[in-house]
Amino acid sequence: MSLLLNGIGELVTNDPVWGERQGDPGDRLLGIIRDAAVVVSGGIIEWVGPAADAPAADERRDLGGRAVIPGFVDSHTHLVFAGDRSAEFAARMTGTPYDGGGIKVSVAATRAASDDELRTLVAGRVAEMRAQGTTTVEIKSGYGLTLEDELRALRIAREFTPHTTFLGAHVVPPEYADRRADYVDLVTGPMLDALLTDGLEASPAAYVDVFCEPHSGHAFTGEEARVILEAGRARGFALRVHGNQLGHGPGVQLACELGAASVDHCTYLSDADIDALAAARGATVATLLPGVEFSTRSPYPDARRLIDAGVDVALASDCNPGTCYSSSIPFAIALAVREMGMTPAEALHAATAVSGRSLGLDRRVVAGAPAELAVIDGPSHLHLSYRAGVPLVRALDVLPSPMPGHAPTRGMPN
Ligand SMILES: N=CN[C@@H](CCC(=O)O)C(=O)O
Ligand SMILES: [Zn+2]
Repeated sequence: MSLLLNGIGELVTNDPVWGERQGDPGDRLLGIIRDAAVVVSGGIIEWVGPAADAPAADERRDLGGRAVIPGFVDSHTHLVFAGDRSAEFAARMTGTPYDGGGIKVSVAATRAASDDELRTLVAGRVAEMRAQGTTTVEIKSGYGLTLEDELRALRIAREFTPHTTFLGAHVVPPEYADRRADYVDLVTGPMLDALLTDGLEASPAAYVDVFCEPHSGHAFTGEEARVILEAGRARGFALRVHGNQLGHGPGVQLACELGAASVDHCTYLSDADIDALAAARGATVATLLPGVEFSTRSPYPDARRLIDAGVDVALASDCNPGTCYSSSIPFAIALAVREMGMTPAEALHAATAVSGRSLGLDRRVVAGAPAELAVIDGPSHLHLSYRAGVPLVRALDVLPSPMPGHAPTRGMPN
């Protein structure tokens, strides 16, 4: 059964083939087709182009001039957690700085939750994301911090997405506070081994991540982070890094040196960090998480400077109970445009094409690609930041099976 999506006022394809025909730089970057149509069959895009050239299909759906975009790729989230830290947020708004110490509160609540409680919490968060246009999500562990609790978090995350990340090195848990080296040994030995019980292909984790932050007594130093990342890489895992969130530090350069798929936060960057990121273009993406700066009252990173230096810049939500309990990519886009010097086109590209690339995904709207699309209740992608805070965008249900927004216990398709 094929479906013709017609009446698309503006289609963002992220495809340079369409982009070459455009005069406007934003339209060129996004590969925009105006008055477009898409044919979808069995959850796969069959045809993309101007509506006037569209082939016949079994069914038609008229989108009434609305804009269609690739579904957002949220490449940095911590959705597997229980408990509430809203009081910590309130304290930050009146001046208490964030240092990662509150993570232990979420660890205690998460350890105490049952599998079903965690599963229900993740399902609700995934549904919330889909209702805001996110169709692909990465999910990290990191609120278990025992071998069993980390594995449990990853297995639950896997019910929703294949893009799972082991963050056993989130912070040193309280029971290891005065023997940090033992915890690093646990992460690099038994925990990584347990991820490989049935081999790399069957591992519940696709990536190994570390919170490298010498400014927090809770997270990991550059030396510790190197040991953890090298151990992950030696076992065949791709890497991601939390780096340079609370101050200047070694995280960004370590990530670039080790070929991590992404280094995330990048709030405090030196000239040398920017040089390293620019040299790592095509390998290491800098993922900016402006919801974190918003929720921690931190300075926003200068995305304009990064893009002008040639760095691959992605945007993600970092949905988590501590630094940003927002699952909204439109919110991240609006902040990036208003506060970080990105154009609306760059911000949308960063939250789709570049965040997708950091997960090994091709986020172009082309024939043969999965029909991972979102629709904006407005005529152009500009409305994402122009109408900030208005719930205008949602995932487009053109896939064959029910999606999490409609059946909260199901996972995202990729
Ligand atoms: N910075 C480290 N981890 C999370 C926050 C975790 C928390 O505070 O619960 C982040 O990405 O911001
Ligand atoms: Zn994070």
